[in-house]
Amino acid sequence: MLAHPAQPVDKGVDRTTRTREHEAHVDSAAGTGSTNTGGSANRELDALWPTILDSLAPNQRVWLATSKPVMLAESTAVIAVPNEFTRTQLEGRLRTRLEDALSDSLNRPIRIAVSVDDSLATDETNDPQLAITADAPVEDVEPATAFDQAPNINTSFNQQGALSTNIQGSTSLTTGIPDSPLNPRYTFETFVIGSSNRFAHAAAVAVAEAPGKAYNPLLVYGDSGLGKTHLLHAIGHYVRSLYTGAKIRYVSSEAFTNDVINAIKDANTAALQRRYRDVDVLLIDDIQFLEGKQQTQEEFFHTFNTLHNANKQIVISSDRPPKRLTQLEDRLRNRFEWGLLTDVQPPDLETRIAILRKKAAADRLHAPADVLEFIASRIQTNIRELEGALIRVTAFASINHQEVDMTLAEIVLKDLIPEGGEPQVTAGLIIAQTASYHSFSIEDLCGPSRTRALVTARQIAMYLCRELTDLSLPKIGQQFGGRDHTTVMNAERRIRKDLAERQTTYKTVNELTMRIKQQAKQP
Ligand SMILES: Nc1ncnc2c1ncn2[C@@H]1O[C@H](COP(=O)(O)OP(=O)(O)OP(=O)(O)O)[C@@H](O)[C@H]1O
Repeated sequence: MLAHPAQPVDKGVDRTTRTREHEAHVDSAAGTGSTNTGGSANRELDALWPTILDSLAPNQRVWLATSKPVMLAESTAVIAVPNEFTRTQLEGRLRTRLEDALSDSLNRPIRIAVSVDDSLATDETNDPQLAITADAPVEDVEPATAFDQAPNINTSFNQQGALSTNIQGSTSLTTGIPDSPLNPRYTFETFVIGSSNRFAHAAAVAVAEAPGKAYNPLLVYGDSGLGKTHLLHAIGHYVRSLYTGAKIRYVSSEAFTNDVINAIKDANTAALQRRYRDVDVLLIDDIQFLEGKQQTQEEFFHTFNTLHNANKQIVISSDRPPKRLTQLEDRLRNRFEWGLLTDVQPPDLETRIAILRKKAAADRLHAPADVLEFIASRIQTNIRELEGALIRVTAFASINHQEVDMTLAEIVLKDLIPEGGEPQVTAGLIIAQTASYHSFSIEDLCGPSRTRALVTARQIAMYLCRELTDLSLPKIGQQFGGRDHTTVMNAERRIRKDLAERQTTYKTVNELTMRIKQQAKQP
């Protein structure tokens, strides 16, 4: 059983203590960022930096002319820039480009955190707008999103849960806690609103605009692939853009469980508690995974109470409403109902078409309207599958050097959606079929070897698990010898890219999909 401090009677005393802890944490994070440039990871980032700059368009590069890579901490690259204005550009317009370039070079998902370092300023950097107009055409810069344009209010949360002017100084990290990455694709901008999710979306926006005040907790529930994770990340991004310095932690319930187990193993519950209780917004995904896990529930109960008492925002997602989380303690289920419950439903046809349109535009996938409508009419319940079908259709056209048209779409979808409905596909089946297709053993496929052929086969199996099952990233990682969820994310990204570029990858993925679905239909 974990030891927990008694809930404070005098909240004022507790808040004072927490404020000091909070400041110490911020100081040490900033200190590390500005002084620790040693270590192999940091040297790797230094060495990589010129190549990253080269991969950008000239008028994007200009924003980074006086920037400096500071450190690489796990999946976060910290970049120092000379002024607030440049920081806004990096965190808005350039973020995706930069993160993609870093992720590609390091072969794992990387996000950036931007700090301001006055000592980097030169006369020119005082007016970066001049620099940008003097260079390549502005179209090369990604269009600004609404969030790029959101006012940088330059406020942060104090420990009383109220907003206050940010007094952390110009060298503090401003994008939250480094090891809590948010998917840059999951923003409110990219979220399509329809009758199936309108209320959930509105509640999410309200919570992000007034964290800890509007609804606390906010609980979003609904079936797999309907946008719950997307909404949680979007809240995180939006809070981050509105409140500089806000500490946002996104965690899947599985990762939270693992952290609790490790804290018990290492007898280090203080670090665990700091990690989850010293935040302004906690976004916890797929809470149903806490069912039946007593110690994790106990820890979460206290985390919840601490955050709620301090007016910190809690956002929860679940595949069911709390009443149906029967293996969860009553006291937790009750608390989940304190705030606002909202569901997401399968999208109607119009929304599905709009999602495909947006996806096609974002990923520059060319598909005519009738094809988008056809895909949307065939895949009705899971948005992840809907996106997967669009990727398959456009990838098939790309590797065969064909235009995307109805004939082509029909062929691809016929393979993807077998007659007689969707069979139930398991990770075990995918792993077995992928291993046998490549003449590997299951042990090899899930084992530690990193030979090129094995890595590719493993990544394909992970991609198929993502596409054909409802398993979350950490769950998929577990199926492959306990690998981290970021490895699965990386595999998904890599195969998705290869599908459109490599004929062999497309053929393998297609052939395996058919075999797996056929096998799944066997009685
Ligand atoms: N309304 C929407 N607009 C645009 N994209 C959406 C929308 N809803 C879902 N998506 C996309 O569908 C995919 C699946 O969504 P997401 O992972 O958020 O689902 P989920 O409900 O969390 O699923 P699970 O319970 O399996 O974790 C993501 O790529 C997401 O961006």
